[in-house]
Amino acid sequence: MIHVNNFTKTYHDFVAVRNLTFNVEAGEILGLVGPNGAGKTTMIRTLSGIIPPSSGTLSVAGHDIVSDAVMAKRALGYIPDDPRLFDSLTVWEHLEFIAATYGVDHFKPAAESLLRFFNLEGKRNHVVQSLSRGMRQKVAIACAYLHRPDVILFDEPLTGLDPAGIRAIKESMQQQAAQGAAIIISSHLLELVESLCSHLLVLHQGQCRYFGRMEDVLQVLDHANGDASLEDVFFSITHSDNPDLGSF
Ligand SMILES: Nc1ncnc2c1ncn2[C@@H]1O[C@H](COP(=O)(O)OP(=O)(O)OP(=O)(O)O)[C@@H](O)[C@H]1O
Repeated sequence: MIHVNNFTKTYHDFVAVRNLTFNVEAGEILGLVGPNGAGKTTMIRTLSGIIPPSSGTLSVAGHDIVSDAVMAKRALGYIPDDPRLFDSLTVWEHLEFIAATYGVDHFKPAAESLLRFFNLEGKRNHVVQSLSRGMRQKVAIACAYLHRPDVILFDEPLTGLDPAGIRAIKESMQQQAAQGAAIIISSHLLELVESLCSHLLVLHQGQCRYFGRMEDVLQVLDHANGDASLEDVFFSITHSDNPDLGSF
């Protein structure tokens, strides 16, 4: 569903991501982790078609994100770390706008159910400018789900959410994956990634240090430590001077 092959991104002469290759299939949730500046947002923004790759190929639901950009974007839901909404539109108008843009017929039942799920019914006629940070995040996620995308990209999805919001969004991600979406979650919250993701990609200084199944990476360290967590894995990969550690 998501295919990234030999992807490199440079900003002027700085290489932010180098030769990255990975796939995410339908129903899988990939956790994208790495220290500040590792290249996570660059990866997500390129896959969502916001910035162009310098080299390599990236495709979404069979559509190349450069040569078939419109179809790729139709198949995508993207939730940036700082949700960009239209301040003077209400919550409901956002859903209407997304339905019209993506040509979603009979969108009202799905929109109503998203409002209920994210506890936004009481805010449906409020302009989003008047909403809290967490509520805006939930509106952005509801909009991203409305057109039933095959691929969903989250950049730090839980910022500003209360415990009920966190639970709702985690549950919604699992539901989307169960319905066949391929999902990438970029986050510094390792517990979130460990509890939710089927696969893991660790980026460090723009390079892939591990890509594979979550249970496999935890098992490798488990043999050494007895009770490894993703946090142990993260530090052993990203704080190691050994360039081969990431290959496991
Ligand atoms: N527009 C830009 N121009 C120049 N350099 C950039 C630009 N955007 C990002 N970079 C650089 O590319 C590298 C990767 O940045 P990126 O934002 O992708 O990292 P990240 O893993 O998302 O970091 P964080 O966890 O802090 O959000 C950093 O060194 C950053 O300074």
